[in-house]
Formats: sequence, C-alpha cells, structure tokens
Amino acid sequence: ISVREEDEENSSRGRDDVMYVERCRQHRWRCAEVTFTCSDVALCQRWVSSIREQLVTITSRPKHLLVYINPYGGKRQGKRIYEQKVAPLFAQAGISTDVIVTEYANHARDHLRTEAELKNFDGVVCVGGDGMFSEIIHGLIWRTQIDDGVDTNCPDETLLPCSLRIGIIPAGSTDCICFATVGTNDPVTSALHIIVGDSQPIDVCSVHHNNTFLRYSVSLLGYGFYGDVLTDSERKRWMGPARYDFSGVKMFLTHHYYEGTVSYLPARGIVGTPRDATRCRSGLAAERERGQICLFVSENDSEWRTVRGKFLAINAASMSCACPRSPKGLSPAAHLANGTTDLILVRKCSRFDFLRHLLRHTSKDDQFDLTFVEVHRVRRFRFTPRHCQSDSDLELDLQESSKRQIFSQICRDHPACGCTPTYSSWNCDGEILTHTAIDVRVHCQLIKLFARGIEEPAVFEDVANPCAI
Ligand SMILES: Nc1ncnc2c1ncn2[C@@H]1O[C@H](COP(=O)(O)OP(=O)(O)OP(=O)(O)O)[C@@H](O)[C@H]1O
Repeated sequence: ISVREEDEENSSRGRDDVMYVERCRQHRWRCAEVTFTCSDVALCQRWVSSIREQLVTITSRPKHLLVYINPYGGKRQGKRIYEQKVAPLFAQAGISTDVIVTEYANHARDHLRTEAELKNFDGVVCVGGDGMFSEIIHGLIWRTQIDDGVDTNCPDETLLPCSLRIGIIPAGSTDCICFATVGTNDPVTSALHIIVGDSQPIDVCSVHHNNTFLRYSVSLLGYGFYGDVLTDSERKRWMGPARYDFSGVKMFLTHHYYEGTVSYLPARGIVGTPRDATRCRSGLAAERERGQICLFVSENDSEWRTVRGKFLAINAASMSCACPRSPKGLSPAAHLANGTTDLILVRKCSRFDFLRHLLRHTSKDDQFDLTFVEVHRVRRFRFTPRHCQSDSDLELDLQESSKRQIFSQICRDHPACGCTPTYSSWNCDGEILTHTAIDVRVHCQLIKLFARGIEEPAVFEDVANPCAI
C-alpha cells in the first residue's frame, strides 16, 4: 500500500515500515505492516524512494476520490465507519478526497448529475447501502449520457459506459451489491480494493415503460413475491432491518400469484447457462470470458419467446444476488459482466413447493430443478400484467380453459373482488417501480467497480503467499 509517511525519520535511522494487504478468512483483506531494517541509511532511503516511485507508476490506483456518505443508512454508522476505518487508510495510501455527507435522499444522485466536477476525480465512493449505491449509479450514468447527448428515454439507445469507477464502503442494512462483488461486507476490505485500484465491470439493466425511462438495476428485478415483500416492508420501516423477515413470512403465507405475459430475448452464443455448477469468480477465466462477451451482443440473432401464465414470482438476477443469508444467491451462476440477466419464472404452485424453492437459496441443491420453476439467460425481456394485455392476447388466454375463463373474467372485471390482488409491484434493487408493464434491456459492462469479483477460496488458502495482491 505504502511506506509509512511518519517514518521518514525512521528511514534516516535505517528502518522502513511498509504497509501491504494480507488476505484473511472469508474474503476479508487486512492492512498489515512489515518493518525492514538496514545498517546502511543511504540504502534504506533508496528503498523508500524506490517503493514510492513504483507505487506512483501504477496508473490503475486512484489518487483523487469523490466520497458520498449517507449518515442515515443502516445503523447510522456511515460517518463513523468512514472516518475511523477508511479515511486513515486513504490518507496512508496518498489518496486525496472530497467528502460530501448527504443531507437528503437523492442528494448524491443530483450532485453527480449536475454539479460534480468529475474530471477532477479518479473515482466515486459511496458509503451506505444498496439504496445509496443506486443513487450513485443513476447520477453517474445519467451524467455520462447527458454529456454525450444520449436519449435515455429510448430503450433501444446504446448507452455510453461510465469512465469513473465506483467504490462501495458497506454501511447500510442491505449491502448485497458489495457482498456479491467482493465476497464480504467489510469496510476495510472495500477500502483496500479501492486503494489497490481493482476494476470489475458490471452489467446494468435499463427499465422502461412505454418509451419512458424508469430506473437502472444491477442486481434484482422481482415481481410477485419479492415485490410484495418490499412493498409490505416499506410500510414497516419502524421495525428496522427485521421488517424484511416479518414481511417475508407474511407474504409467504399470503401466497399471492399474478397473471401476465413475459417475452424474452434469449442470450445466444455466450458462455454458460444459469444451471452451471461454476460460479462467476475473479481471475483469468473471468477475464477471458469478459473479452468474449460483447461479441455476442447483437439483437438480431435470436428471436423473442413468450411465456404466459400465473406466477408467484418473476425474478431477473443480473448478479448472483448472494448475501450473508443466502450465500449462493437467487441465481448462483449469474455473471457480473456478460451482458445477460437470469430470468427466473416461478409458476403458481402449492405453499409447500414454494417453500422448497425458497429453501434452495440456502442449500446446495440445484434451485432450478423444480417442475414449476424455469430459468432463461436473456439479454432483454418485457412483462405485461394481464390487465394491460391486448384484447387478442386475452382471448388467447381465455381459450385455454373454460373454467379459468369465468374466474379470470370475474377478477379482471372486478379487481377488488378479494380473490387475489390484480397487480404486484416490481422490486428494482430495493426500490418500488411505479409501473408494472416494463421493458428491460441489459447494457453490457456499463459501469465499473473498485472490486475484482469474488476470489476463489484457493487464493486464500495459499498461506505462503499472503501479499500476492
Ligand atoms: N441524508 C439523507 N437523508 C435521508 N435519506 C437519505 C440521505 N442520504 C441518502 N438517503 C437515502 O437513504 C436510502 C437508504 O440508504 P442506504 O441504502 O444507504 O441504507 P440502507 O439502510 O441499506 O437502506 P434501506 O433502508 O433501503 O435498507 C437511500 O435510498 C438514499 O436515497
């Protein structure tokens, strides 16, 4: 990382404290220190200047960062975490910072979009949870498109990748994006990934409704179960993080299903499927894969497919969505940067079966090996709830079963009849979308994080090589 600043004096006595990164358990990194001594003071000073010169030549390391702190995220510890655990490391590594403590929701987003002098910085750091990260990506993506005259309301526009990398210092109640890209929710580990200048490209989904932009998503878009859990938990903010468990159990017992049509454009030619045993990991294989990806992102080479039915959940996972509670995540083999999202359709089934499906997020079994679950790796998809379908679509549905015909008609005409709610909502990375009929498109590697993806456990087991970073 650096040679200790305050030890200039040391080196005039023939001692050098060199700080380096050491890997610990469970993907954590720590800052360690080693002292070199040398009887020849001049030689010692040459060591110091040589190490400093070498560090300066590593251009991937950031030198100036713009930091946004949400003082109200999670347990309201963002400011303390940054000041006590992160700022001293940045200072030690010679990184200068402009720090903005946000004063209201969307402060960071709007500042990035309109005011921030981005050319002065090598990256943006977000201290908070997934909601705060979402603000940062919205600000940065918008700014990049505005500067280049791209119309973000048009779902067919190719978006311009953001040049600044984003670092996440986890300080929220949900830090899933940090966990899925680093392997742990630890502020010091994240700070060290920023200092060493790691870079991990990430796919971003744009979500539109009738040619109007709604939001960007990098992790989970969920309709049905996950949408309902979020809607319900928002009403129970006073419960704190426990609200997610409470609403999860409540929505499981409620067992609502929703009708609609999903159309998707399958990802052809890319490496892997959602049912692979291999995971998205950092290192050579992932790099090679990244190189191949964009070659396949042409929308003419495959055809749209359509699925109609009653769904308990429709989920699109653009990353594994692993978190401490579900270490494998919703789609364990999803990739961070291959230009696709894994579309998971959970059809109406019994409560018992749905529980089996949910429990598989935590077990070793293939979570898609259930008759009522299907999964597709896609580049684009659309969803239309039943009540927004065209008359011809509805007629097609009505022909399917005369029994269902009567029941559906009643529900369509009388949405308040109480048999089941008509619509769910989309949970878009923890935010509720204002529309249910959406058009989703994956933009390959639109942003970059100061991360390297999750490292293989083998890297950590190599105790003889602790400073290989
Ligand atoms: N100063 C502020 N005052 C109020 N809200 C803020 C402020 N700064 C950011 N926010 C908003 O707070 C929300 C939650 O922040 P964050 O994701 O950091 O914490 P969290 O505890 O993980 O979130 P959640 O409550 O969604 O679980 C974000 O959507 C963000 O827009």
